Amino acid sequence: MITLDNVSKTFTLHNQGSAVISVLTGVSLHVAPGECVALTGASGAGKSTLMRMIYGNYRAQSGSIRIGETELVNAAPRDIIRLRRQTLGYVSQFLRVVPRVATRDVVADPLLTLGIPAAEAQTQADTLLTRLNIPQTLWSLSPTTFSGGEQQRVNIARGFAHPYPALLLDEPTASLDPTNRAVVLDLITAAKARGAAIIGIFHDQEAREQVCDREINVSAFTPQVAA
Ligand SMILES: Nc1ncnc2c1ncn2[C@@H]1O[C@H](COP(=O)(O)OP(=O)(O)OP(=O)(O)O)[C@@H](O)[C@H]1O
Repeated sequence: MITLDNVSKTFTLHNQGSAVISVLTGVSLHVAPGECVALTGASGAGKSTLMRMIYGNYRAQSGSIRIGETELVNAAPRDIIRLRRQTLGYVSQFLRVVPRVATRDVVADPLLTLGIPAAEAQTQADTLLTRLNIPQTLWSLSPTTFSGGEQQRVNIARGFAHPYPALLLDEPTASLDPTNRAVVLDLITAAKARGAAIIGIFHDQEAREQVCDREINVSAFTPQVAA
């Protein structure tokens, strides 16, 4: 479902004399439907950079990134938008939302964009918000003032509202108490059971061991180590 072949990434630092730094080289990996793979490696190894390339936020210098039928390297913006709507979900560590939009609508939004009827989208949003223990009194409020853990749970509800065939998870349990952490691990397990291919960064080692089938150490693709 997710296949990378010989992917490399450099950054050009325009504010520092156009210095070019090579961050990743020769990244090849495959994640099958129903599989959850953890990206590991030291701080600065390139885990977030790799996730951002797979989501299409950063463009790879070379190689191939395939998500289902879509080739992401050099894809047109509209193809990346379509991929994100239908196929590739992303739960980032921090919630970024348009101010003043109600929590319930933040969660239902990806479903509405897909053309799912409003009532059905709201029901699904309510189910996830309930499951993730967001008090009903907060549903009509914007999540911008919520606590870190509440924001993270809203983000998770949004990311799991649609059954994406592929999912990227950046520290999905980072700010959570044990009860909500267990809910998130159950959601990940259920997503795997329905066939989602998942790549995640989990500093929470127990969580990683519980839901991930294998680990890929990104340090193997950092140029200094690979050379
Ligand atoms: N936008 C950018 N411009 C320039 N350099 C960048 C950019 N993003 C990341 N880097 C560099 O790429 C390298 C990898 O960073 P990245 O954030 O991917 O590491 P990481 O493995 O996710 O680290 P951590 O575990 O600390 O979050 C670092 O040396 C970082 O400075």
